[in-house]
Formats: sequence, structure tokens, C-alpha cells
Amino acid sequence: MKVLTTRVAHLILHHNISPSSICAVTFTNKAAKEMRERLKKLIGKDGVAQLKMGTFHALCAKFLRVYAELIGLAGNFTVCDADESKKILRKLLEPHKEFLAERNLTLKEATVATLISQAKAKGHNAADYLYDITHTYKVHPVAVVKPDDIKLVVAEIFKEYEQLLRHTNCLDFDDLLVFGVQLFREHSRVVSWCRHVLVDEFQDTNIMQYDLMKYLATAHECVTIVGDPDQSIYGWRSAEVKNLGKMQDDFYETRQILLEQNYRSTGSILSASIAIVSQDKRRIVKRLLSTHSKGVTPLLDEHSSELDQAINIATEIKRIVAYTGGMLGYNDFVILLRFNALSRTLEQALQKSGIPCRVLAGHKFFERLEIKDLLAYLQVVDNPKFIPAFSRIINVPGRGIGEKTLKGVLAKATAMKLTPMEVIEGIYDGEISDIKPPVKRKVGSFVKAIRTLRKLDNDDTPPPELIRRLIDLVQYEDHLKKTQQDWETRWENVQELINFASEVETDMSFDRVMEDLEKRVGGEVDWQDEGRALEEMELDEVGFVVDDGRTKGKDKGKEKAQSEKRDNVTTPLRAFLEASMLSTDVEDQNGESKDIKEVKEKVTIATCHAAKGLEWPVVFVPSVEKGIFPFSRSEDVDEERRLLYVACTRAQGLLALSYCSERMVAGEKKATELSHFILRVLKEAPVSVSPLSVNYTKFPETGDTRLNTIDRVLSRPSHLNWIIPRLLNWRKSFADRPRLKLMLRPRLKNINANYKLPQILSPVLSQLKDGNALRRSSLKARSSGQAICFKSPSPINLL
Ligand SMILES: Nc1ncnc2c1ncn2[C@@H]1O[C@H](COP(=O)(O)OP(=O)(O)OP(=O)(O)O)[C@@H](O)[C@H]1O
Repeated sequence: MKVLTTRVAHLILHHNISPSSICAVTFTNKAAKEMRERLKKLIGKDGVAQLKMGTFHALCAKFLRVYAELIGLAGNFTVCDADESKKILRKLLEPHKEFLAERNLTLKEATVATLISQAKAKGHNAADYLYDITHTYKVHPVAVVKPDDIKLVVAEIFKEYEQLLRHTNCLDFDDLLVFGVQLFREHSRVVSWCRHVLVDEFQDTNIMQYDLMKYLATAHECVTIVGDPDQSIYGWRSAEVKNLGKMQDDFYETRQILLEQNYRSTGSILSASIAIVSQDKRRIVKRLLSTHSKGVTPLLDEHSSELDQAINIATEIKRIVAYTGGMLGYNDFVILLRFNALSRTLEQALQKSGIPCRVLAGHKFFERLEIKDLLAYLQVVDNPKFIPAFSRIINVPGRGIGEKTLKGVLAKATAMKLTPMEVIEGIYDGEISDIKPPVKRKVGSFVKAIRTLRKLDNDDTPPPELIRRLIDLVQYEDHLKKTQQDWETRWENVQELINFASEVETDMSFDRVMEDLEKRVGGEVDWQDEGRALEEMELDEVGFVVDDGRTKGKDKGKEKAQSEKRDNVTTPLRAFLEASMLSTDVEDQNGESKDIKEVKEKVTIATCHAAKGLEWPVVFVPSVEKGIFPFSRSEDVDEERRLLYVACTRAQGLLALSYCSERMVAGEKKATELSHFILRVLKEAPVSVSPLSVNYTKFPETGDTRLNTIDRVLSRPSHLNWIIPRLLNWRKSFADRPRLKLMLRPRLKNINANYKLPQILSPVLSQLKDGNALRRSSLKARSSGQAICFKSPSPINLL
């Protein structure tokens, strides 16, 4: 980004090129915003306003709006987003259901959407797709083949989808590129203003985007692209890494400049990253030279379980914040994951350790739709009075119950002093009159599912099994497939919820693992006040509780008795729900945790994909295991390796990789192995020069000169620079007192008692004139969370 931004400024300031004749393309809207901000500082607000800047999609939309008629479209077209597209496809799929069912085939609209999108990314329309699936290119001349039935159905839907979009004057996201290319290709005057095209993250452009770039450059052929083939991580979204080679063919005067100087990371982070990515022998070989010194060798740590791993990361974050004397804060840390289901244990460990966190471009685990759905079902089973849970799931999966019907049920429940669940069951059993519009026929499967689950709960069925049964009963996987484009990711979260339930059940809870850890490190780890979190949850729920009225039916009487009997006991389900609720953050309206209001800084959790283009001083990459790196669902091992490389190269000063020897998979413990990407790094270098420091669980401590590299990489004053002037300032007021009290809050307030406070400050004090005397005088320190107190037997003269 720095290269493109600087070049845009250079063209304007030194070559007198008008900003309005420059087109700068970024990969995301976020990157466009960032580039705009950087350019404002270089060329001013007015210049930036004239630039044509944005993603390929945004640029196409802008030009199509003005020139749509040139290619037979109306200018007032609607852009239909991915959700809308899917709704249309669902309808178009309906008439084909019987044909598919007869052949025992299933086809979801999400699959149709992906196949159509992949075809459009290559510039293919429905007719091209049909040709593609009916011909094979493996023999010459091209031979005609009989395609499978699914592909034929997709081809048919593709055709109908195209017709429908045109008929309703709609363009989907892929159409923006398809019609953009057509416009720029057929009407070069539309792009005659363009003197320079600059494209960032070029390695992730697809064929249509490449063509757009080419046609935009028609008039002047001045193109600058920046890309890193080692960071091509969007093959699954039709990116074409081959575009880099194509560019050199199409623009034969292309000059290639290798950007081998790396200003971001320490030498040892680059060495470890290169050791990973260079295992791909087909990659374009390039060097990376760091402007910084070697710094701290990246760590590779093994843990016995995911919980152990998560707690170690949380503890290490606290320790680093403390040991760097406040030079690093929580904002400086990121935990990068291969997929988002892995965030659950980490979020919990951070929360339990009082470390605030945010999830980049996504939701926290217990806030994810699928987790909330399943928990809501179980809440209704456990506590039918809890209306928000009932309202959430009555139409999940879809049962044709809309807002109006729900309101009707809730109103009837209030009028009859019953829970809405009792109303629904009463209507289903014919004991309560139906409402309008009627629900009796729609709620059959729902009532049966809740009753089965209730029975299982009464029998104290373990929660992991309860969740499995729930998923089966409501066909939740199918529901996700039908409604969510990223259903696989969401399904992984569902499996992770089963893992969590198993942990609670087997008492492999955080508290337990934490106890073990404390025994091992011989110290204590502070906890958030769980009681307070619970109190807040209960307060939230109070508003939703309805009167405890019951119907008089025979079975209901029995159920009531059973339910009342269980009201005051801790059932396995209740223990699980409680553990889940305690795992959520209590956020106030501003999105800040109430417990840590004054702390604005947060540790970031992100997927490796979402971290593209970003950087952090400290990066943790947990779970570098077989099946995760490379991810078992991925077909492209090289791309998976590049993804790990992208993750590692986000680190500026410290990088820590870790893996578990055992992990839960769908509720069962499975042995795991280190990723072969890392195994190869270890095998290929002798231990003495290994780019990874194995099983060295901690980063260096204060006073270690390797830490000074981080000060320089980040251009931040070091902890020593920060503390010494303060000590000198304070010396006057405290010099004649036997007790020296250093108010180091808030920088050091996260220091824990077991971090041996004197150790932290002794290197600092030794730099002061009488530091040695001070150390000799059997220094003692304790942390009250407010301050650090040093006691010394005699008055201290610091200078
Ligand atoms: N010439 C330079 N002098 C000093 N710092 C620089 C220079 N060029 C880049 N940097 C710094 O290096 C870091 C990486 O720069 P930038 O984000 O532009 O790189 P990039 O090639 O887009 O990275 P990636 O593709 O890996 O995300 C930033 O912190 C940036 O400020």
C-alpha cells in the first residue's frame, strides 16, 4: 500500500498528472479508506476527491450508473447483494426439487450460487457454462460428454437466473464486473480519461478484474500493480495467481521491480516465514531483507489441549504487557486463526484473565447466529418462560411463522398467563383454540422436538448428546446449508459447541485447567468476578419472565411437577447453559465491557484471511496442526502454506506459533500432530540455527537486549526510557522515606503477583546511581493493583 500511495502522490506532485486521470484500485473498501487517509496527508483533500479510487466492484458500479445504456442496460439498475441472489436462486431451485429427489440428489442454493459466481468470474454466461459442462477439453478435438444431472440443473437455473435479473433490471456482484468489462471493452471513450491505473494486492485478482485493468489502461497503457505471489490466498474465490505472468505478456514493456526490503518485521520473523513459504518449490523465488536486526526468534510451543494453549496465550499476553513496562498494550496483540470456530477457547481464556478482546470482521463465538440458535432451543427446554429464546427459534428452521403470528402467540400467552411454549403445545394438542393466522399445522415438528429434548433433559442426558439430538431433530445442518452461504464455517462452530459441552461435562473447564496451570507455575492467576457477570445476566432476563401459570391437562400436570422438582437443582443442561452464558462478554451500549470500562485497548482475534494487509507488534498463531494447516476442507495445499506465511508476516516484533497434542473433535478427544509445514522447517535446519525456538514457552524478560529490537521496530520509547525519567522525578519526594511507592498505574497495573515484581524493575533501578545499593537492600515488592511498593530497610538515595 505504501508503494501505491507514494506513487500516486509522486505522479501528481512531480509529473503534474491530474488526480482525475488516475485510477487506484484496492482489494477491499477498508483498504480504499486507508489509502484515502494516507493520500490526504500527501496531496490534500481536494486532490483525493478527484481520484478515481475504490474496489473494482465500486468503480464498475460508478461507471455503469452513468453509461449503462451504451450496453443495453437501464441506468437505474438495482445492485442485488449475495443474500438477495440466494433468495432468487432458492425460488428457481424449487421446480427442480422433484427431478433431483427422484435421482436421490441434493442441491442447495448456496452451491448453485458458488458455481454461477465461479463461472461469471471467468466471464462465462449460462450458455458458456452449458458448453463447458457438456464438453471435455482433455482430448483434442474437444469431445462431447454427458454431464451429471446436478450440473445440468445448475445450467438451467443459471439461464433462468440471468433472465430474471435482466427482466427485473438487477445486477448481482459478479454482473458489475461482467458488464463493467463489456462497457470498457466496447466503448473505450468511457475510459479515455484514464492515464494511470494502479492496482494493489494484484495476486488476488480474478480474470474479470484483470480484464478491467487492461481495458481501463487502453488509452495510455500506464499500469502499476503491486502484488506478492506468496500472499495469494483467495484461490477459492476465483483469484488467478497466473495474472502476474499474463501481465508481462500483455504489456510487453513491463518493468518488474522486486521489493525485497521489508520494513515491517524483525530478521528472525522473516527467516521463519520464508522457511515456511519456500517449501513450495514452484514459487517465484525472492528474498526478503529486514531493515531491522534479528530480534527474538519466533517460538513454537506444544500444549496438552486447546484450553492449555489458550490459557498460556492469555498468560503470556499479560506477562509481555507487564515485562515491556507498558511499551506494548493489548491493542498490539493479535491471535490469528485458520478458521473462526477456533476462537472459542481463546475468547474464554482472555475473558477469564480479564483481557478485553475484539473479533475482527466477525462475531465472538457465543454471539454467532448458529450458537445463539442452538442455545435458544436448549434454553426453551430448560426454562420455557424465557421469551427471547422462544421468539428466536419458533421459526428456525423456517416453519412459515412470521412476526404477526409470533405476536399473536405472545399476546395469547400473556392473556392466558401461560408461557408461549404452553400456548403452542396447547394449540397443537387441541386444548387451546388456534390463533389467526393458524399455527397448529405449522408447529408439529417444533413441539415434537422440544418434547423429545425435554424428556432427554429429564433423564439427565449429557449436553453434548442433547445438542447432537437437537441438531438431528430440527435438521439444523440442512437449515444452515439452505440459508447460509458460509454454512461450512457455521457448521464448524456447531461442532465446537459440542466440544465446549463435553468440556463442561467432563469438568475440563477453564477453572480446572487453570488450577492445574497454577500448580505448575506455582502462582495465582486473577479472575474476573464471575458472580457479577451472572448477576448481570439475571438482571437482563428478569424483564422477559412471564407469570408462572400452567394449563390443567393431565400430562402437563405431570410435566409441571417434574419441572418444578428440577427447578432448584443443577441439571447437566443447566450447568452447560450457565457455563455458556458466563462465557459471553457483558457489553454495555458503547460496546465496552462493563468490567473494564476504563481499558480501551483490546487484543484482536482474527482469521488469517481477515488479517491480510494488516500488521501487529505481537502475533500468536495457535493450532498449527495437521488438518488445520493445511485445513482439511481445502484442496490447495500451496495456498494453505501461503496463508500461514501471510499470518506470520503480520508480526512486527514477536511471533509465537503453537499446537496441541490433543484436541476435541465433535465432542471427542483426538490425538493431533504438528502441521507438516512446521515439521519441515524443523527438519530442514539444525537446532542451533533453527528459525523456530522450540518449547521455549516464554519470550525474553525485561533487560534482555533482544527486546530492544522491538522498541526500534515499533519506533516506540522503550520501557526503560519510560520508567527512568519517572523514577528520577519521584526520587525527590521519596528519597528520605524508608518506603518507596511508585505509582505506575495504569501501565503496569496488569502485573500479577507471580511475575516477581522486583525482577521487572531491577534492571531499571540498576541504571540509577544507587540502584545497586537498592537491590542489595533485600528489595521486596507487592502489587495492590494500584501501585507497586518497594520496601527498603533504610532510606534510599536514588541519586
Ligand atoms: N520506505 C519505507 N520506510 C519505512 N517504513 C516503510 C517503508 N515502506 C513501508 N514501510 C512500513 O512497512 C510496513 C509495511 O508496509 P505496507 O503495508 O505498505 O507493505 P505491504 O507490502 O502492503 O505489506 P503486505 O502486503 O505484507 O501486507 C508498514 O508499517 C509501513 O509503514
